[in-house]
Amino acid sequence: MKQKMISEINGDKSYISVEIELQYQPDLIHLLKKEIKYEGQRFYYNSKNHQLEMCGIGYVLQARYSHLKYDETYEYWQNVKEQLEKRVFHGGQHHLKFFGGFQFSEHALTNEWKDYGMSHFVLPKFLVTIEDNTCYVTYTEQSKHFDINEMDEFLNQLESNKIVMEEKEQEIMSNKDIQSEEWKDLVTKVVNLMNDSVALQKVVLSRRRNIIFKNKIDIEDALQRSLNINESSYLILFESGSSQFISQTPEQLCQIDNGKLYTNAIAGTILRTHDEQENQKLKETLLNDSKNLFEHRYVVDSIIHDIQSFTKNLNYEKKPTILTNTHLYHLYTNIQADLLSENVLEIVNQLHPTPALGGFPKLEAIKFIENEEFGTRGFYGAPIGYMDLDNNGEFVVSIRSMLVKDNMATLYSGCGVVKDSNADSEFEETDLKFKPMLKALGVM
Ligand SMILES: C=C(O[C@@H]1C=C(C(=O)O)C=C[C@H]1O)C(=O)O
Repeated sequence: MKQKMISEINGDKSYISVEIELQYQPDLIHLLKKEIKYEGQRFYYNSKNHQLEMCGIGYVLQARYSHLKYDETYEYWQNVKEQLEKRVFHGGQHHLKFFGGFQFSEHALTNEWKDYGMSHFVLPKFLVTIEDNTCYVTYTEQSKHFDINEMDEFLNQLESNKIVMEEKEQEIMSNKDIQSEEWKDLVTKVVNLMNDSVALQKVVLSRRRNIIFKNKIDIEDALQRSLNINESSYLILFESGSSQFISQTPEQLCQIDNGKLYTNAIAGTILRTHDEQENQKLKETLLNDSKNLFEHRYVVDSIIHDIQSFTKNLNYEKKPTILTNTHLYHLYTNIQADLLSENVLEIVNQLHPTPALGGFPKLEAIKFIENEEFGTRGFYGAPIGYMDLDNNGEFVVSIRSMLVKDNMATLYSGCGVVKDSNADSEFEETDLKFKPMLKALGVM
C-alpha cells in the first residue's frame, strides 16, 4: 500500500526530518540489496533481543574526526538536533538516530581503516526502523535539498516486489591466520611477565585471519547468513567508502534509557560440545573455575569503578551466570544503575575498553596492546551504536567482527590472558571466536 506525504514542509532550519508509519514490515536485508546504489553509505543494526532492527540508507552528513572525540561528537549531535525540524505523521516518537562508533584506541590511522574516522558518526538520509513490530520510515535531508519526491521514490522501492537473493558459492583463493606463531609467543611472553610482576594482571590479546575470495564479497548474503543462525547477539553493518565492517557481538557496552544505565560484564569462556550432558558439566566447571572467575571479577570491578562518579543506586548480581553462544559459554553479569549524567558518549568513553577487551589495570593493558599487538584493531572491540533525539542510546562492544573490502575479509578475535593462561588453549578459544564471521562468509 502506498503511503502519501500529507503536506509540504518549508522549514528554515538546516535539516528537515519527516517520518511515517508503514502498514507492513519490509525485509531490511532485501532493502540493503535493493539500495545497492548507496553502497558505502549504509548501516544495519539488529539488537540482541531483536526488538529493534534498523537500517540507514545514504548519509546526509558524516561527523568524522581523525582523533577520538567523544565530547565533540556529542556536541555535534546536540547542534544537529537544534537545527532539525521534525515532523511525524503518526502519534508516536520520532526515530531518527545518529549512528557510528569510535575506533578501539588512539593510534595512527592505518591504511586498512582509513575509510573510517577515528570517531565516525552518520545521519541517515533514509532510516527504516522496525521496533516492537511496527515499521517507521524516516527521511532526513538538508532543508535546501529536501524533496518529498525522494521520499515517495524510496517508499515505492521499498514496496516493490522482493528481489531474489540467491546465495552464490564463493571460491576462496586463500584463508590464512596472520602471524599465528608470533601470537602464541606473545601470549607466552605476557604470561611470563605476569608471573614475574603484578604490574599487569590481565591483557586481552587479539589476532586476525585473512580470507581472500575470487569475487567481491556479498555483504547482504553475509548478513542474511548471520541472521539465519539466530544467535542471541547483535548484528551490525557499518559502511564507509569501500569498507564494510560487520559484527555479530553478544556484548553490550551500555544502554542509556530514560536516566537508567544498563551494562554487563562478559568474560570467562569455555568451549561447548555437542553433548548436552557434557555441556551441563562444562557450565558447572566454568561457574567454579578460579581462572575464569578471576578474569570475570576484574571486568565487573572495573565497570563498577568506572561508572561510580556518574551513577547512583547500583545494582548487580554478586555471582555471574552463564551466557550461551553457539560454540561457547561465557560468564555473564548484568549491571544497572541510575544515571546522574545524560551525556551518552561520556558514559561510553568512561566504560570503554572494559577489561573484557583491554585488560587490568586498564591503562597499562592498553599501553601493552598498543605497543605489542600486531596490527591495528580499528573497530574490532570498539564501541559502535547510536544516540537518539532524547539522548538515549545503546553501544555494543564490536567483537566477533570483520572488515570487508571488495574480495577480502579480515576477521578479528581475542581472549583474556592472565597468569594461568596457556598459549595453545587461548589459540583454540580465539579460533572458535572466528566462527560467527566464518559462517557469515559461508566458509563453514
Ligand atoms: C575478546 C573477545 O571476547 C571477549 C573475551 C572473553 C574471554 O576472554 O573470555 C569473553 C568474551 C568477550 O568479552 C573476542 O571475542 O574477540
